[in-house]
Amino acid sequence: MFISVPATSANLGPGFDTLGLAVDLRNEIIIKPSKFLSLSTHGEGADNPKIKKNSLFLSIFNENYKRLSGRMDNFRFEFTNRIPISRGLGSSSAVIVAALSGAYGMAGVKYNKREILNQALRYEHHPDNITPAVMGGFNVACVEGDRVYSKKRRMPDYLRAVVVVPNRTISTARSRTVLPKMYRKEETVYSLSRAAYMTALFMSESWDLLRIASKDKLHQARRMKMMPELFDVQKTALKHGALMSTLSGSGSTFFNLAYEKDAEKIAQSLRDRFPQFRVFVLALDNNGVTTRN
Ligand SMILES: Nc1ncnc2c1ncn2[C@@H]1O[C@H](COP(=O)(O)OP(=O)(O)OP(=O)(O)O)[C@@H](O)[C@H]1O
Ligand SMILES: N[C@@H](CCO)C(=O)O
Repeated sequence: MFISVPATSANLGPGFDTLGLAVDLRNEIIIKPSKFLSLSTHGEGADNPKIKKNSLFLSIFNENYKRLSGRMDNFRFEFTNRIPISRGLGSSSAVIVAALSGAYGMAGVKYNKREILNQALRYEHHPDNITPAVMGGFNVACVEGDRVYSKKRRMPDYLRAVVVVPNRTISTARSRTVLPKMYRKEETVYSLSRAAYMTALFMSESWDLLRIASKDKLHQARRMKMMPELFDVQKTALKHGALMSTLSGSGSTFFNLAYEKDAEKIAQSLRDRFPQFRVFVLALDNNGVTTRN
């Protein structure tokens, strides 16, 4: 079985734990029946013993394969990782969604994306990465009980993501601890109103107003202080024509949305100014996770 799952950028500024979209940077996994458990890993994290063991994938795969098939079998797993790890591009969501998709496929259970998404919520409790990882496109998502309720909008092919991937990681768990437990009404309204406005802009393809809509007062600046160069990354991207420039998920990556015609110029200005960071120009993804036997 072959599984392909995209990277995702969550929050998009004010849409904390709610908004996210998928980009065309994919992890691929091949799963084959085998006499013994065996794993191979290429790409991101291949030199990291913890990632090579991939206990996150294996524990979710095994738990769900057993639940669905009633059996414990051995497999060979071949991982090709392209999503940078712990950089805010949804690497953990990609592992969760791939492991669930693999378990359903290998157990021979009919594949239903809504069910994969609801199962993924058991492993990642905010829906803004898992939803686009499953569905592709731009997504608004909320959680009620143990279910994700979400709406997807396909992204047009004339837009690009210019992503800036710093050389240092920020773990989501740590990046959530720097946020306050309580927020003032003014900062809550500031972000709430922009998240709603931004959703309307995405739904109506009104890209030129995103600069205002993508500002945030809930999490972004508080987290960027952990890596102050990010303020300059944002300034540089906006100066060179990005439609919006936001911390991707919990960081450290910065996500910039741009018209295709401007994307390379923005990327080059970022490469020139931040030679220590990786800069990718990526298409947006509308497919989400895909599988084939
Ligand atoms: N390809 C992978 N193989 C094995 N484990 C992985 C892989 N990708 C991610 N992980 C696991 O997920 C953890 C990173 O999750 P974390 O939520 O901190 O980052 P992220 O998902 O990249 O960022 P964000 O949620 O902000 O987008 C890693 O420490 C590792 O345990
Ligand atoms: N909404 C999440 C995304 C990262 O997983 C956060 O900002 O912590």
